[in-house]
Amino acid sequence: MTFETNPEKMASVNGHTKMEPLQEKATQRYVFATAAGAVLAAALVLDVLYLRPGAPSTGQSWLTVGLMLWGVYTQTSLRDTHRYYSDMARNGCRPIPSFPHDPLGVRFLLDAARHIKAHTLLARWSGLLSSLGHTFRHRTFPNPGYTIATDEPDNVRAVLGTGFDDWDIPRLRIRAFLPVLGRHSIFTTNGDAWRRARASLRPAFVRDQVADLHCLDRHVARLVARIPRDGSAFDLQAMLSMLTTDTISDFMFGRSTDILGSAPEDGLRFGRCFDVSMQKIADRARLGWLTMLLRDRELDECTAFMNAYVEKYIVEVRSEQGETEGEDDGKRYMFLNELLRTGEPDEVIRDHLMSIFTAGRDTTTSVLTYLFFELSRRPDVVAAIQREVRDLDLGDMEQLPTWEQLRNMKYLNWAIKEALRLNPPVATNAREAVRDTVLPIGGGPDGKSPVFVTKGTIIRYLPWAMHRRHDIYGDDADEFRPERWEVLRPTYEYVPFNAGPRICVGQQFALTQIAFVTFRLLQAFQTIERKDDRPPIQKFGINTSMLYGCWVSMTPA
Ligand code: HEM
Repeated sequence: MTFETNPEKMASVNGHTKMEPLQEKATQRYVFATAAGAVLAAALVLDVLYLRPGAPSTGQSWLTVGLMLWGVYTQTSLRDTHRYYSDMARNGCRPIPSFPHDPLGVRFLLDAARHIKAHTLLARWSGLLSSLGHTFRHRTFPNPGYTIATDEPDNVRAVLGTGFDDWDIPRLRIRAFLPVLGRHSIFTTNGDAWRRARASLRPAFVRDQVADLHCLDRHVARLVARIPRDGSAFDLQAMLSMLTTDTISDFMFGRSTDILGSAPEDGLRFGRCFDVSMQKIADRARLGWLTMLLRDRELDECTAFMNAYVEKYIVEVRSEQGETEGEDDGKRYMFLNELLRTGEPDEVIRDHLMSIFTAGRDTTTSVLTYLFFELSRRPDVVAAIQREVRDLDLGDMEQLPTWEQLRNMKYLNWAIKEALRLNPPVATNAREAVRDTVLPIGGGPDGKSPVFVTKGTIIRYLPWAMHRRHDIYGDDADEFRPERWEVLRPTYEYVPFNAGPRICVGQQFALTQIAFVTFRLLQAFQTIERKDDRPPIQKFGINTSMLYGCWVSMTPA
C-alpha cells in the first residue's frame, strides 16, 4: 500500500475538509499542554533563580522531578495523538469508531474474558462490528498500542493482498507459537525467513500424491468400522480428530499414529500432547505479554515429547533414503521424503513437520465436524449428496472415486463451501503494521473513508463475522444453504483459507480429504441423526471446534 505524499492532493484534501473535531481537540490539547509546560518551566526557573535563590529544598526538588515526568508523559502522548490526527488528515483519512470509555483497554479485556468464559466471543465481536462499525479500534490491556478490528472485505484485501508488504504476522502471536512450532516454522517467520519456509514446503504439496486416496481410504475404513451400527449415540468430533491425526501423520511420515487402529501408546500420547499444546498456545496468544513471563511445565514436557517423536521419524526416513539412494523409488509418497530433499538441517525439518501438523489437523477436523453437525439436522442435504454418490455408480466400497469425480460432485462441494463459510476454522486472524499505512475503508461517520494506521498497530480481521454479514450474503446469511453457491463467486468476502501470498498451502489436500471422508461416510451410512439437546456452541481456540462435541447416531446403508 502506498502512502499519500502528493502535496496537491493533500492540500485539496485539507482545503476541502474542515479539521475533524477529534483532530481539532487533539491539536488544542497539544498546544495548550505545550504552552502550560513552558509557563510552568519558566515559573520554576524564575523561582529558583530570583524568588528563592540558593539550594532548592527537598520538596522543591521532588516537585521539579514530578512536574518534569508529568510534562514528558503528557507532552509525548498528546504529541503522538496530535501527529496521528495530522497524518490522518494529510492522507485523506478519517477517524474510526473506538470501543467506548476504555483508554487503557481494561474494559475490552474484561469483556473478552467474560465472553471467552461463556463461549460467546465470536458472536460478541461480530455484534461489536455491527453496532460500532465494520471497522473499529480498541486497546487490549496490557498490550501496547491499538488493535483495529474489521470485517470489511476491502480491508482484508488490502492486508492480505494489495498491501501485503505492510503487514507481518504479529510478534505476540510468534512468541506464543514459538515453544511448539520452533523458530523456522512458516507460522513464526516473516519476510525472507517465511519465503524460505514456504519455498521448502510448496513442492511437497503440488505432487499428485497429495490426493493419495488409497492412503486416506485405509484410515476412513477404520473410522467406518469404529462407528456403532446399532444406532447408539457417539461423538463424531472425537472420532474425526483421531482420523485426521492418523491421516496427517501418515501423509507426513509414511507411518500413521494409528489411533483409530491398533493405537500404539506413543501415537496416543502424541495426540494428547498435541491437544494440550494447541490449547495452551491459544491461551498464550490471547492473553498476550503476561503469559510470556510464566513458565509452563506441562507445555515444556509436551513439546519435548512431540519433538522427540518427530525427530525419531526424521532419523529413520533419512537413513532409509540413504539406503535406497539411486534407486527409482516406487515407494509411496511421503511428505518427509520431499522435505529431506531440500537439504535443510533436522531442526528446520522438525519445525516444518510440526507446523504442517498444526495447520492441517484441527482445521480439517473442524470443517468435517461442522459439516456433519449440519447434515445431522438436514436429511435433505444428506439425500442430495447421496444422489450424487449413487450417480457415480461405483458399486460398493471397494471402488474408489477419482480426484476428478470428487471435484465434480457439485452439491457435495457446495455443502463443503457452506460449512467453511459458517465455520471458518481460523475464525479470526491478525497482522501487525510494519510501517505507517492506510486501510481503504472504515473511517468517517459513514465508515466509507480510508483509515490511517500507525506502525505497530494490530489488525484483527474476522472471517467468521464477514462470512455472516447480511449485506453480503443476504438475510439468510446465518442459515446453512448449500444452494447459494450456485451463483456466489466471492473474492475477499470469503477467505476460509486466507488469500494473497500467504494463502493456505494445504487447501487442496484439505478439500480432497473432506470431500472423500464425506463421500465414504454417506456411502456407508443411510442416515445421520443428531443426539444432543444442548445448544450447538462453537468453541474458539486456535481453531473453532464444537464445545460439546458432535453427538449423533448413524444407520448403516
Ligand atoms: C479446512 C482446512 C484448512 C483451513 C480452513 C486452513 C486455513 C488456513 C488459513 C486461514 C491460513 C492462513 C494463516 C495465516 O496466515 O495467519 C492457512 C495457512 C496455512 N495452511 Fe491451512 N488450512 C487448512 C488445512 C491445511 C492443511 C491440511 C495443511 C497441510 C497439510 C495446511 C497448511 C497450511 C500452511 C503450511 C499454511 C501457512 C501458509 C503461509 O503462511 O505461507 N492447511 N491455512
